[in-house]
Amino acid sequence: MLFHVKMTVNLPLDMDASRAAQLKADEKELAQRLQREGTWRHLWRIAGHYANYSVFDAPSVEALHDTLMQLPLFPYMSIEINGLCRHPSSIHADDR
Ligand SMILES: O=C(O)C[C@H]1C=CC(=O)O1
Repeated sequence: MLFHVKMTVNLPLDMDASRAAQLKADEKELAQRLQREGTWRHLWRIAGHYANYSVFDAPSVEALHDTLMQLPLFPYMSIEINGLCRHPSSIHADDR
């Protein structure tokens, strides 16, 4: 199942700079692993915002939730999710 996910990061302004840097490094490591594994299909920065549009491939809503909860920045994110299904006019037969 494919999901469109918008993540907006709101780190506390008073968070220690080294703590923020560590969280971002840990987030990057997991994000890149999930991309290599095919779970995190797309990752796009939303220009001008500390936010991204992503596409996740997860077997269920519960699996997506579990994956998102593992993200180091999860406690500092607001997340919006929309389920995707194949568009009848799409020419891409492999859109799943
Ligand atoms: O920067 C972000 O949008 C938040 C998060 C998503 C991937 C990553 O490395 O950080």
